[in-house]
Amino acid sequence: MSEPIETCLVVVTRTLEGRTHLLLGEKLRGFGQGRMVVPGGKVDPGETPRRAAARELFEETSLRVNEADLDARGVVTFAFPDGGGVDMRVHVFVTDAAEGEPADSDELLVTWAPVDALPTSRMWPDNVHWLPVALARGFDEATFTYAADGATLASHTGI
Ligand SMILES: Nc1[nH]c(=O)nc2c1ncn2[C@H]1C[C@H](O)[C@@H](COP(=O)(O)OP(=O)(O)OP(=O)(O)O)O1
Repeated sequence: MSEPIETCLVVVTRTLEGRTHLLLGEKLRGFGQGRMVVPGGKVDPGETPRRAAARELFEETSLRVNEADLDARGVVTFAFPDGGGVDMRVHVFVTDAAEGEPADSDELLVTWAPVDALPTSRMWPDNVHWLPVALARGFDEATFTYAADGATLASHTGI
């Protein structure tokens, strides 16, 4: 596999009406367009994953977060050995300290989803595996390998 692209994802939690919610967004363009995704994106050259996470969260949702309030919960590799996507190495952060109200951007249509009723059929199939672990305690390194269609999860290790 060629060097994976360094990316980050930010899982923002907030209690709304007594229930824990996650911030998701319908992806409007790029890889995974049409899916409900966790905000995030590519780490720029010279940028730390943590810095990228705070920047991407703001760019995509208008929420602000101090870098120190981002909890690093693990690194996930998404691999597409038979095509259908570009391999990514994703730094996963969780925070309950994002400030402001989320707003739509040209990348995402944002929505709060109850953690116990996530729209899993519209999310990446790997999310049901790593999201609960990231929220509960974190993990070290995990890998999710996709089939040639770029959408069917073929196997996973590390979680
Ligand atoms: N299997 C998967 N599960 C998941 O939860 N997120 C995935 C994923 N595969 C890719 N991603 C995420 C990681 C990253 O946030 C995003 C990459 O999409 P893009 O290539 O459109 O990059 P960006 O949205 O960062 O675009 P730029 O604005 O050019 O950086 O998709």
